[in-house]
Amino acid sequence: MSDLVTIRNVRKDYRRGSEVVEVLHSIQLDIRQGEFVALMGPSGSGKSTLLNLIGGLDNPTDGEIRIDGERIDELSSNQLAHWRSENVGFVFQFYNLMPTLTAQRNVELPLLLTNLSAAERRQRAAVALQLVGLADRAKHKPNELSGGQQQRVSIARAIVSDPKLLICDEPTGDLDRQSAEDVLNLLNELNRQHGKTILMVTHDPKAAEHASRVVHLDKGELVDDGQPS
Ligand SMILES: Nc1ncnc2c1ncn2[C@@H]1O[C@H](COP(=O)(O)OP(=O)(O)OP(=O)(O)O)[C@@H](O)[C@H]1O
Repeated sequence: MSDLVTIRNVRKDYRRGSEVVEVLHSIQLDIRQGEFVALMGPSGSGKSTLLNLIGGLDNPTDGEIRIDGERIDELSSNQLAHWRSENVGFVFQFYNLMPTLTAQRNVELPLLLTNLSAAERRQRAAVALQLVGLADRAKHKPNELSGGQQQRVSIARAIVSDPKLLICDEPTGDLDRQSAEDVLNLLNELNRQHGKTILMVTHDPKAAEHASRVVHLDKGELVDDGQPS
């Protein structure tokens, strides 16, 4: 399998007032198509910062980020927004669903940026909800769903555009053990049966066991890279 993500000499600085803080130092990382990578490390080590760079939510201060051959660090913020909508699905710890919309409408949201007709949008969202096992909850609003179900809706929303890369920031951080296992098994299924490449930040060693590879960050540097223990 070929590399989907190639990161070379990536540095990220943040500015706090007059102070510049270097949060990521010369990161080198390759992720192959079809991998499920867990990114671990202490609080403040730079995990979310790295995830946001790979997902095109932010630009590095220096270095190269290539996704499927495309240099995303060279894109403007408008180009990056367009690139994200076609290439990356995001799953966050607190689901980020629109509270006034049904599960079905939440899943359709990313498709509003495409040229698909309303009927096609409905159809694709229905397929995505089916895939996460929530076809029977399509008309429910987020507050009528459990945390685990809300996270599965957010996963359906993340995959509805058929992105190459799924980026998950602590996807089980707000869930009980059983709901977390359900969500992780779903991610495994998307990885193994639907070929999605997954990058997941987690603090939970049990969650990391579901990945095929675990990468550790410490103080802005990659310190370990291997199989889950
Ligand atoms: N927008 C920002 N402006 C300034 N500093 C920031 C910004 N975002 C993050 N930082 C700093 O960068 C460092 C790394 O933050 P980051 O959120 O990437 O860490 P993390 O490993 O994901 O932590 P956690 O596990 O607690 O979520 C921290 O010291 C944080 O305070």
